[in-house]
Amino acid sequence: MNDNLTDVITIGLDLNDANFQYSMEELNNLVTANNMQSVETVTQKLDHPDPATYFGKGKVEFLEQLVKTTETDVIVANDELSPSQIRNLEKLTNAKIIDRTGLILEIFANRARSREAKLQVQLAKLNYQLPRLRTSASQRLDQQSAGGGLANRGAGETQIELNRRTIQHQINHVRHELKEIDKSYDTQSKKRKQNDLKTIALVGYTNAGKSTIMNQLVKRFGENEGKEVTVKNMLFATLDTSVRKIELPNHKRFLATDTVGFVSQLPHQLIQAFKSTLAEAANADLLIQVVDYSDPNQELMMQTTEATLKEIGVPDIPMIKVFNKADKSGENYPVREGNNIIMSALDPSSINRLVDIISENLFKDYIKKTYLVPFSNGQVVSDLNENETVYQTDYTDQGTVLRVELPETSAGKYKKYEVNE
Ligand SMILES: Nc1nc2c(ncn2[C@@H]2O[C@H](COP(=O)(O)OP(=O)(O)OP(=O)(O)O)[C@@H](O)[C@H]2O)c(=O)[nH]1
Ligand SMILES: [Mg+2]
Repeated sequence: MNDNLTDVITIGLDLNDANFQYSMEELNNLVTANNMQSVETVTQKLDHPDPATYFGKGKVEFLEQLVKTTETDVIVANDELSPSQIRNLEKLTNAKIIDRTGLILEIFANRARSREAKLQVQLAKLNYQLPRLRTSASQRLDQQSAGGGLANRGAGETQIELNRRTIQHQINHVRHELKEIDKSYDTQSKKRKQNDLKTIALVGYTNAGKSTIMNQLVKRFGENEGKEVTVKNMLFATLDTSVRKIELPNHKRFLATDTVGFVSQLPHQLIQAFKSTLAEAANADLLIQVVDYSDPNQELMMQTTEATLKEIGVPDIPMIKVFNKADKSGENYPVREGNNIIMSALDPSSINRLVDIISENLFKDYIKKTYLVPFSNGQVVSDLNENETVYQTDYTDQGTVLRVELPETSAGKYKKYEVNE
């Protein structure tokens, strides 16, 4: 066992859910992602969680013994527990209890790098703490009364209210800061819209390969080198949305957005806090759902992804499904099935096929036009070059002739330069 990792006991309730085994496996992965290792796993079959202690009485006693014999002082539960369940379990087992929500919040907090991601995680944590305040406050109360008897109780209660007010104040403060960041985000988004550039968003389960695909696109077709995003074999490698400009060999351009990965039971506090980051996906013209095709639980991962997209409020946007990591699953690749593809992000021909599918779907409404722009209107030529797909430019006595492909909606802007061929 690795000495740098904190030993924990993982526990879970099997409420007759077909996906129980998988969710326990995933809990172990989350534990590893948080620099901990599970030394024992304890599960129990029940119809519903015990409202006071989550597990039944006998199992709690067993846990207490296990904590002693394994000398482990942290227990990680597979569900979100109520504040009193946490308090009772802590008392009965003498171990610190972390529930699934708390665990995911910790991972996010450790991973957050940008100011925005940090604030978003902070907001989620504060919202998680607010209803749980009584736990820590009552602990303090216990300590106080141990020394001072009942005399301090009144002061203790005021303390809880003070804590609550402080947290509420912090929440407002963080919200305000996020709003400021959001404003500049909004302007960026609007600017992009004005440019008529189409946008794709890579979405899907954590560790599916979204950032890897993004990097392949950037490496081969990106406008700026060295703008690669982080790729790591760990859960939640990406916590910030990054947008990159892609130009295909046929001169068509679009923006690609890499987003935060999902996981089952993603805490709603996090979804709320990350809404604006994830909103980039909501503005996309095309979603690319990346699925780990080598994972036996891919169906469940797709369901979770689609449910989470709904929760964020992403409307019904056309979607391409990328069944990635086919190299690991021993399938043939690349194989196109309608608008979906079985492929490997590590394989250049797969990326080419993917780009074909993206291109076909993204530029459906494009039309071809020829414009003659007098030399005195240099700005129009730069606008066209900047924002549209110019595939041929000729210089004549009358001015610059540009053969352009562009969406019908933007063709109106250039109508007066249009010439028939
Ligand atoms: N064998 C194989 N590995 C892949 C493929 N695509 C990605 N990977 C690996 O899978 C791991 C996760 O890849 P990422 O691109 O970081 O995954 P992600 O979807 O961005 O994950 P999050 O940012 O956590 O949501 C990395 O170790 C990649 O090298 C693939 O097609 N085949
Ligand atoms: Mg990523």
